[in-house]
Amino acid sequence: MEAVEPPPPLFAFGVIADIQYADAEDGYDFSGCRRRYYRQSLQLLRDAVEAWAAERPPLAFVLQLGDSIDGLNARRGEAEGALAQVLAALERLQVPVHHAWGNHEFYNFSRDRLAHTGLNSRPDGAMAGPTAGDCQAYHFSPALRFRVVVLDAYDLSILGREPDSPRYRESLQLLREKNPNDNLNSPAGLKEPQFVEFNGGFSQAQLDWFNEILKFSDENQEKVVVMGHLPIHPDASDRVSLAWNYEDALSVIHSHQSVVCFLAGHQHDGGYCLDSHGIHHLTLEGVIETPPESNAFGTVYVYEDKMVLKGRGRISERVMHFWRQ
Ligand SMILES: Nc1ccn([C@@H]2O[C@H](COP(=O)(O)OP(=O)(O)OC[C@H](O)CO)[C@@H](O)[C@H]2O)c(=O)n1
Repeated sequence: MEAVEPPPPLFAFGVIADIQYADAEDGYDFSGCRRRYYRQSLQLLRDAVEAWAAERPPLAFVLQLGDSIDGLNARRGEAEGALAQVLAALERLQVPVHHAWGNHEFYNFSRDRLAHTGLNSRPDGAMAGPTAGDCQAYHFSPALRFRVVVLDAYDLSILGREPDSPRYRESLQLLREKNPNDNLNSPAGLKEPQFVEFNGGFSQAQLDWFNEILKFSDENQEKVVVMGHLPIHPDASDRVSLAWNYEDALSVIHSHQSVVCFLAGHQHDGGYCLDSHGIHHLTLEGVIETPPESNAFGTVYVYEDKMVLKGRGRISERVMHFWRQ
């Protein structure tokens, strides 16, 4: 008997997080426990691109979940060069790459500068994000009845905002209310330990815009994948890595039917949960803390009723059924 081929996916896309490339010797995270392979991360990205290029059907796009280059580059005057290397590696694929902006983007560049680099993947015109403020959120539809929303998790933050701007002042006030430590990067003793300087959150304008997009998606029976640098569910992350007002983003998502999955980076050990509303929260393991003999990237195959993650290296295989609608 002839073997029956499984049906092909509707489309497939690549996922990768926290490359944090720098042309520097290995180091360690803040706790001194986890090794960071700064130089090798570029080779792991190149290996990911090579594997993605061989995929059949070809990938429709890639989601890069933020922290593409490490903050070390800023101190060494190497930010532009490091970014050029990362972007050149991704360009070999010749498919759109959608970038979230993370804390390490803001250690290296101002928002103004980022908007003029290849990390600005926001399309011009009608599909773009909130008009108020300077917010890197947008959405696009890769296939009929599917949508991807890119959220800006540093919209409220003191990173990337000019110190004389109202948004900076508002963010600093909130951060100081929640974090009385002298070192605002320290979560020591906090009831809400996500309120640290290296995180951020979502403005009300962005949440209102997000709500409108999801209303449209509900009305059009779309399935929505949301991505941002910071995780928004405590069961898919440690508590320090969450977005400041992650609960606000969760309540927007939970008031609609359309979201099936939230993809994030930032927490380099990765994480996953299926929440009480049937939404998959997937936090990807970071390339930067991945030994050279392994890797940390994935391909997501999208079907009518599920997404199947083919993880490589530290990222596990996972079948994510659509429980909603
Ligand atoms: N207790 C702490 C922890 C960190 N810092 C300082 O905060 C900055 C951010 O830390 P870093 O490890 O560079 O951030 P990553 O985005 O690479 O990793 C995020 C984690 O995975 C999320 O949990 C840095 O300047 C540290 O020095 C601190 O002062 N006190």
